[in-house]
Amino acid sequence: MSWNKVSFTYFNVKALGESGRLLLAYGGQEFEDKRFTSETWPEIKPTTPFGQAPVLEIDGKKYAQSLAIARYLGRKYGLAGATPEEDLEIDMYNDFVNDIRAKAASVQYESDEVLKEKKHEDFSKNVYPAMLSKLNEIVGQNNGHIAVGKLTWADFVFAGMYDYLKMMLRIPDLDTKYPNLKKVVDNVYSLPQLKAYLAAAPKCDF
Ligand SMILES: N[C@@H](CCC(=O)N[C@@H](CS)C(=O)NCC(=O)O)C(=O)O
Repeated sequence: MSWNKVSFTYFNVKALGESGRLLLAYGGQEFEDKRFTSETWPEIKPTTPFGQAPVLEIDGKKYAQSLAIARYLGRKYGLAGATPEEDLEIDMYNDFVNDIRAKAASVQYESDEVLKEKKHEDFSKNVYPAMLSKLNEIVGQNNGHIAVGKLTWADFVFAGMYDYLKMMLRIPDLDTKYPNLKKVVDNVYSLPQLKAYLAAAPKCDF
């Protein structure tokens, strides 16, 4: 099915939104890249399905949930599994990546500053190393990809949120400490299909 009008709405950061933008660019889909600020968000919030962003709008219909959007665009653009079992593996590893993100986010968005630092110290010692080593090992077994040994939509999710994750984990040498992770990012960001989008997109730290 071809679309007439597509837009993608998110804050002007990569975080949970960049995978959708990258996947649309990869698919050669023209889209309006709508980026809002914290000042304009309160106006937009009530117009979204769950009061959250990102939102993908296709011919007037709005879709939320970054991972559902990535999975859908992945299927559309040939970046899903070849069998139900491959899809299961992609989902499994993508969910694991999301578990890491959720752990780090539970620290990042902790409003009690003392608790936040305590949690960060605890996770840095007892949680992050095991999870990141495991992910590094998984990517090593998958030729520089998150799952099934080839490029899938899960690579776009991870690559899109890498800088965000790095900021929340507070591991400045993440690239060298777990070198396979950076390979996923490089494999996605060097895709020729993304060149024009990346040249035009605003530069964001995370
Ligand atoms: N599970 C959702 C989470 C979306 C989410 O937490 N979005 C945040 C930005 S990263 C948001 O909309 N925050 C503003 C708000 O909740 O008012 C997804 O993956 O899309």
